[in-house]
Amino acid sequence: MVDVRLENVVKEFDGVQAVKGINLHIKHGELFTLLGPSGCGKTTTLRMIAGLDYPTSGKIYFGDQEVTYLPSYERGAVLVFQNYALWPHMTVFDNVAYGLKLKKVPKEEIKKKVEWALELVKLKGFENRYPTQLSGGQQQRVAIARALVVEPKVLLLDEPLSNLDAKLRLEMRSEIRRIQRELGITVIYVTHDQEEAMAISDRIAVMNVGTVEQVGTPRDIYERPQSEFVASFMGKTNVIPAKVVERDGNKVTVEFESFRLDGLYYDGDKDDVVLVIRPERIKLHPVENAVSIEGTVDLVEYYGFFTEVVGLFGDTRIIARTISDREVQGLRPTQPVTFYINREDIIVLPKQL
Ligand SMILES: Nc1ncnc2c1ncn2[C@@H]1O[C@H](COP(=O)(O)OP(=O)(O)OP(=O)(O)O)[C@@H](O)[C@H]1O
Repeated sequence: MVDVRLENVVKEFDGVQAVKGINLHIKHGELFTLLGPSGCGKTTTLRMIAGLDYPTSGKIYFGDQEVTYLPSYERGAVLVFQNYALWPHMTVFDNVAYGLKLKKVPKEEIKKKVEWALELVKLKGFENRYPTQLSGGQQQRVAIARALVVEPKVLLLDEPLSNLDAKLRLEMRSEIRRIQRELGITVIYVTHDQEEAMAISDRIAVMNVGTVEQVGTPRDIYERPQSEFVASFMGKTNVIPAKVVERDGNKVTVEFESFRLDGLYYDGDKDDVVLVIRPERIKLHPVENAVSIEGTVDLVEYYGFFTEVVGLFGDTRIIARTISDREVQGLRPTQPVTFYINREDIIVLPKQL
């Protein structure tokens, strides 16, 4: 169990930077997720941590040891691939035992360790099956057992749930969390699914075109996004272009459409901004000291345990979400509606180009 540190890590492919000098500090025993859209450099970063690929420049440390150019097997990191990469001609037992056999571990000890790993992933009794005789979820468990049996310092998981159906994905997500907690092992997890990242992680690094935009707990990243990209990547949210028209220190007045909202916090210097407002923070009933905007109802959508009201404010659509049936009763498209928002629930960020 070790800390993992990346210092100014750059990776170029044919002169193009896929990873543009990133710094990360992953603490020991933490489940840390690299989250971002396709092509942002998550897998490349993970492969460099695994020792399957080396940086063009920068350094990687496991604890105090620099491992930047150490081969995979010498640094104690194991990567579980998206497609599991099990050997089809080997039984579950032999698949899991493989790494230990390579290390020439005595037979009796191999047996004990394989049993331990299979028990951990709840696959006791499956020793003699072949991968084709297993479900996708079971194959995933074998892949994880095979990684854990060599007792890695760091376990790396690259989109481990992407080949599973929705129900199994939820189940395996909790399983991975349980195993990580039980062993207290450092896990670095890659996904492009923000909900999965939120549910499973201690901390998340949100990546965008080869850079890290923000690192924080799921709550930090969701509630306090530091850039327009992070705000819009973390689930359904309102991102409203606006202009700063007055400043008084960190308090600003902004304008969008024909609305003026005053007393908002903003510490940037660009006047072109976006207002980030989570739908569940917008109220449909008067709130003291909140700003209010008047528009018309565009849509009312019932989702079961909540309802969304899409309001039209000039040409700007804004989504509000409520769990109160009473508040939306009788609301119909084209009717007037007022949205109330506490000033601290409006995050003002510089507009990204
Ligand atoms: N071996 C390679 N040769 C050339 N370019 C590469 C290579 N591997 C990755 N790239 C490029 O580097 C960039 C980052 O790729 P990477 O696979 O790390 O992204 P990712 O965030 O993991 O995306 P995905 O979720 O689609 O796997 C992409 O533009 C990709 O095309």
